[in-house]
Amino acid sequence: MKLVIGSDHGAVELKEEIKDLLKAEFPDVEVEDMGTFGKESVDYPDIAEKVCTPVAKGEADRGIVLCGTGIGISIAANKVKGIRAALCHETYTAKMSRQHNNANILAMGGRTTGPEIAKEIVRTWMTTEFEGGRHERRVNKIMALEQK
Ligand SMILES: O=C[C@H](O)[C@H](O)[C@H](O)COP(=O)(O)O
Repeated sequence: MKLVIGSDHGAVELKEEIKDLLKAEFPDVEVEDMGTFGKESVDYPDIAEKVCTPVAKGEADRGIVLCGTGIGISIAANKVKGIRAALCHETYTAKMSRQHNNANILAMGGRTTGPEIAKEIVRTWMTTEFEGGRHERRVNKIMALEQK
C-alpha cells in the first residue's frame, strides 16, 4: 500500500508522530510526505490538493491530511473528485469511516487531537476494511453526486 500524508503549519508535529508510527507499525506501507515541513504559515487547501490528487488518480491508495482542527483540510479534500475524507476525533468514527464509508482520506487536527489519541485513530483506520454490501450502494450514490 502507498499512503500520502500532509499537514499545514498547525499540525507539523502530529505529522511527524504519525510518520513514526507508520514506520514502526506498518513497515510495508510506503509513505510519501507532501509537506509542509516547517512552522511557516501555509494554506491548507494547497496541502489537501497535494495529498488528494495522487489518491484520486490511483497513484496512492490512501491519504492522511492534517491542519489545526482538521476541518478546513477535510472540506478541501472532499472537493477533489474521487475523495472521501473523514474528519475523526476518536476511534469509533475512524472505524466506521472505513467500514461504512470506505474513506480514502483520514483528516485530523493537530490543535484538537492529542498524539496518543491520534495514533490510536490511525491504527484503527489503517486496519479496518470496507464492509461493502448496503454500504457500497450508498458510497456509489455519494460518488454519483460528483457527476451532477
Ligand atoms: O481549518 C483550518 C485549520 O485549522 C488551519 O490550520 C487554521 O485555520 C490555521 O490558522 P492560523 O493561520 O491562524 O494558524
